[in-house]
Amino acid sequence: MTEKGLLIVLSGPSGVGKGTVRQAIFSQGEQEFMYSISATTRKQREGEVDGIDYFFKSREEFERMIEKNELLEYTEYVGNYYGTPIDYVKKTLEAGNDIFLEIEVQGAMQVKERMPEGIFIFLTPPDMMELEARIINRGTDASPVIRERMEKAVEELNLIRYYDYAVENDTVDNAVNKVLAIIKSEHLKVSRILDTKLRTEKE
Ligand SMILES: Nc1ncnc2c1ncn2[C@@H]1O[C@H](COP(=O)(O)OP(=O)(O)OP(=O)(O)O)[C@@H](O)[C@H]1O
Ligand SMILES: Nc1nc2c(ncn2[C@@H]2O[C@H](COP(=O)(O)O)[C@@H](O)[C@H]2O)c(=O)[nH]1
Repeated sequence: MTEKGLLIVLSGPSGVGKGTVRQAIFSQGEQEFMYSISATTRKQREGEVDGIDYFFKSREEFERMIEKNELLEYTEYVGNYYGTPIDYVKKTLEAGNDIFLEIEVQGAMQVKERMPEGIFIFLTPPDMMELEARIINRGTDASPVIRERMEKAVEELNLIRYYDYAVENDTVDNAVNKVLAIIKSEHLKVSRILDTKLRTEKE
């Protein structure tokens, strides 16, 4: 029997650096985990590629995915839908590979309800001023959207207690190393449980 892969959920407020940390992890190329590409109704930003950064959908298409239960979780975030296609997650885990989700907090809480065996990591900013500075400096959002994202961030930080781990994104290197160390230690836990199970079955 193939050992199931790990479901890793990286979450946290907008602008904290989830995408940056995720890209740094994947660009190292050593990891064997897969990335779950989300569907969204948000407008494609310059440089974003359909099917790589997101599956860009119309509202009608997205609502059809909801009706057909094609999403593991979804949410409406600052006026747009975002959601995780369930099929790819299930198939990846069943094939014994790890899957990495980078999603906002409400969606992460839905995943926790459905798949509590996942590893839930909350990325925190050094402080709120730095969070705002990161969103502003990214240059992708107009002032009202930045305000909305900051208001949401305050609510989202209250949900940190539901996570298995909190990782501060002070520098990208530090955050990447901590996330990788968590994943490694979770793998060791699974191996230890399997070893014990095999030993008990033999006895
Ligand atoms: N450790 C860091 N130190 C300084 N700047 C950072 C750090 N991590 C990320 N940034 C910068 O902060 C901005 C926001 O990062 P990023 O887009 O990765 O955040 P995010 O959490 O994925 O945002 P969203 O949830 O809105 O997609 C980017 O300009 C990025 O370069
Ligand atoms: N609940 C979900 N949240 C998601 C998903 N994919 C991305 N996101 C999060 O949405 C916000 C905004 O993203 P942006 O690309 O417009 O900046 C951010 O926090 C993403 O992490 C998803 O499938 N489900």
